[in-house]
Amino acid sequence: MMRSKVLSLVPRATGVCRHMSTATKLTTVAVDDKTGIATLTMNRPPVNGLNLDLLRDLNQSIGEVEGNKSRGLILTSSNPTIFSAGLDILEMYKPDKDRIREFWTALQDVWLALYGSSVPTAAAINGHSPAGGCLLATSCEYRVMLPKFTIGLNETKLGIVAPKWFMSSFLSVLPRREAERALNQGRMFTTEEALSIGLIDEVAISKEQALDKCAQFIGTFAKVNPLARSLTKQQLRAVELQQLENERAQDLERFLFFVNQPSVQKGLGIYLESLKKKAKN
Ligand SMILES: CCCCC/C=C\C/C=C\CCC/C=C/C(=O)SCCNC(=O)CCNC(=O)[C@H](O)C(C)(C)COP(=O)(O)OP(=O)(O)OC[C@H]1O[C@@H](n2cnc3c(N)ncnc32)[C@H](O)[C@@H]1OP(=O)(O)O
Repeated sequence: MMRSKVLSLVPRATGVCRHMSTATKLTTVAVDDKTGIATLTMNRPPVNGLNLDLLRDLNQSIGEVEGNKSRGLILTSSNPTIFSAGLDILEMYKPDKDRIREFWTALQDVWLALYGSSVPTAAAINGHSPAGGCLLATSCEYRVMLPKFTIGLNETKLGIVAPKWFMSSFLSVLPRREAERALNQGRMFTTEEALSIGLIDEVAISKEQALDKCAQFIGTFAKVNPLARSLTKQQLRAVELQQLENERAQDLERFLFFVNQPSVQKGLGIYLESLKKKAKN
């Protein structure tokens, strides 16, 4: 039986809640009583764009899964065709100067929490997964994807640059040569291509099957000592995690400097327009 808990969206005490949307449930966590595995579902229509509110929610949900003794975490989406469209470009285009700082800080928090999670993690990628969506998926230890979707870090195509820690997640999955080429090209891979280079681990024919396969992966740790497993994972990921912890402030300033360049703003504006035009047609 599933014990489902919808998280309350109470602003964090330290956060500025000016832009918090509290009416919508942006993530849900459901723990399977039998397996003890938590499924964290993103639910921000229309495309699970990672804005400040969704990032804060994700961080809170990952924290909850860490705290509730779940045996593993599966990340997925309530949208039938989109896992996540990546960062919400509206947060970066003509940004509010205080909010954009909170936005990037929240993104750093989510990556540190997910990449550094002590429980086994898997992504059931039930839709397109560009850029920030790919970051979330590659921060997990295992990926199962549905056919006919795309995944990748397409930043260079948008005239922006994936930060070092985006690259770390990518490099933890792909051989360096593949990762370098894909990053430079801003390449999006189809499900089949992603499987063949190892960007994903398995293909499933339905979301249900993807969730099952993720649960099976997490089940492979059933007979492994949980503390030994978690300390091993954390040691393996420590260098990348520590690097961002040490450079958080510089990383934020680098992002702000870069994103506020007139040429970057112009490019983001054009890209947003093209997305809107495409949506209308
Ligand atoms: C030199 C040292 C530098 C150091 C580096 C420092 C800093 C680096 C600076 C910046 C780094 C930022 C890293 C960025 C990461 C990102 O994630 S950027 C986002 C990238 N995402 C995308 O490119 C995806 C764009 N979207 C799509 O391709 C498609 O929408 C889709 C996800 C495939 C879904 O397609 P479909 O189902 O057909 O839906 P529509 O295209 O019709 O979209 C529906 C509406 O949603 C809007 N939308 C889509 N994606 C986004 C988005 N990412 N942000 C905001 N809004 C989005 C779309 O405009 C539609 O809106 P309307 O209905 O028209 O209002």
